[in-house]
Parts: sequence; structure tokens; C-alpha cells
Amino acid sequence: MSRIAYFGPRGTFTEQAAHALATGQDELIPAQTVPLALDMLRDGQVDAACVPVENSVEGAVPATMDALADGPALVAVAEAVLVVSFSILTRPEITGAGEVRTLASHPHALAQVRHWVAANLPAAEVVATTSTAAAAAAVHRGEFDAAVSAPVAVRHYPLRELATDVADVPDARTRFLLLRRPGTLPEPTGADRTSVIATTPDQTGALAELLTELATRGINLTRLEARPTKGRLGEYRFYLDFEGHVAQPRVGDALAALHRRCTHVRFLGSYPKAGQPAPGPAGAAGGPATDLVPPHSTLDSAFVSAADWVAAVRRGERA
Ligand SMILES: O=C(O)C(=O)C[C@]1(C(=O)O)C=C[C@@H](O)C=C1
Repeated sequence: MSRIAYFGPRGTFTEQAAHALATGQDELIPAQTVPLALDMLRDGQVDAACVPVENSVEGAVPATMDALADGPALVAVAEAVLVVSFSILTRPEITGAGEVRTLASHPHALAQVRHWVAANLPAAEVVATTSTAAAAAAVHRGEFDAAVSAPVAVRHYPLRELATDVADVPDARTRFLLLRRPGTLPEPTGADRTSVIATTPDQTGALAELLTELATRGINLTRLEARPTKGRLGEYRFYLDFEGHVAQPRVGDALAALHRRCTHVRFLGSYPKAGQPAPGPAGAAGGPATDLVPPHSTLDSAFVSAADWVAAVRRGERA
């Protein structure tokens, strides 16, 4: 059994993702913010933490990116992707859209319903809260008239559904990570993702050269984000996600090259891509992966046989 902290309170999308990544015996513990969930993991109060990392409409979740870069390192062991659409929850006494004067939610959620709100609640003052579920709780306490919430929030807070399935962009998705303290890595599955944070030196072409290290090894980059180091203006950390597992020779080789080229590299984990029938202590979202490749592809074999050839040349056995 694992104790899993998640970005809460109860009724967030992250709680749903944590359920998807947990086994039946795991205990889920809400934390009020992403940094608090990760600190509970760093302090040893919990065994794992589940946090949102990126959304297909609004992009990266900055609180998660910063909290992963600062403090002791944590590694992702699994990911889940949820389809995201929202419910507009109001206090029961509010009977129509015209009575909604204040509307609260997480900034990422508000950004995903901006057009709907402009068309349907034009008079509402929009207020940011720490999460979608915190907004629902605040509506329940009478602090706001309505919340943009995950559909499950209505099970936790006795509110009225003014509208359901609200989303400016249909089929929007959010990706979540399950993190642990550094330890044994998940086994490679053949459809894995590796995440790192790399700080490049302030030199011409530094980022281009870093990306070339991946490209020349046939490694597909799936995400590239930049966040300021918060030190000097213009100094950035790059968050890279790419396909493959550190156990694969060419991925390990690319990581070694990043380590040589960067002023700092933090390994954030090699874990099965969502959709994998993943094993492991905390499980993962099920369903078949569409891009499953054998763990040791032709490219990997080429890297292994090239290394064997160099070793034989060094021994004077080959030329
Ligand atoms: O507030 C929540 O319910 C969350 O789980 C956070 C979060 C996010 O930060 O992206 C997750 C999914 C939605 O995109 C909106 C909010």
C-alpha cells in the first residue's frame, strides 16, 4: 500500500488522475497546492505524489515546473492523461445565469472556458482560486456565486449544476505525473517517456546543440518548455520530454551528452507513456498504447553493436 499525496482538495481533476494511477489499496491524501504535495513526498510523509504537468489548451502548469526544479530531486514513475471538460456549479439558491455575479476557479480552468464565460456569464467577475475544487468549496461556503469545476466535484460539494460539459476546445486533455523519491526506476516497456530539466551555458547555439544530441540518436522530443531560473534575466531552464527510457543505450548516451553540454541536468524520470498497461507499485492508466515499439528497437541494436565494435577496436581485435 502506498500513501499518495495529490493536488487537492477532494474533487480536483488531479484526484481523478491519482485514482487512475493508484491501486485499490493506496491511500490518497489531498494537499492544498502542488508544492505542498511535493514537499509531503520530500519529507517522507507520503510515498508518492500526483500533480498536473501540462494541458493541451493552456500549456504547462508553472507551479509544477518550478516545484520540480527546486528542492531535492523527485522522479516520475508513471503518467496519466485525462480528458478535461468542466461543470459550472452554483449555490442551490441561484436559479439562472443572470444571477451569477462572481465566478471562481483555477487559472488553467478559467483559461479553458474563457469564450463560454464571455457568451454565457458576461457580467460575472472572474476570480482565481488554488484549484477547481477549492473554488467549489468556496461557492459552498457562500464566498462566490459559481465555480468552474471538474464534473466529479458535485459529488463532494452539494451544489447545483448550472451547465455541464463546458469547454472552449473539445477533447482538451491534461497530463499528470506520479512522482516518487529517487529509487528503483520503472522497467522499460518499449513505449516510455524520459523527462529532464537542463540548464544550458549562455553560448551561441547551446540549445540547438542540445537538441541535436537527441536528433542524432533518433530520439523524438515530445515537449520543450522554458522557465526562468529566477536568477539573472535571460537565464532559462529547459524542460525536455522525449521518447525512450534511460535503460536504452542511445537514450543513456544522449543523457550523458546533455550532462557534458549543460551547466546542470536534473533527471525527472523514465516512465511508461499513458495508455500503457504499466506494471509497478502504483499502477498506471490502462488501455493499449498506439505507438508501442519493441524495448530494443533496430536503433538500439545499432548503438549496441557500434559500442561493441569500438570496444573490439580498442582491444586491437578489429579495424
Ligand atoms: O484544479 C484542478 O482540478 C486541477 O487538477 C488542476 C488543473 C491544472 O492545473 O491544469 C488540472 C486540470 C485542468 O486543466 C484544470 C486545472
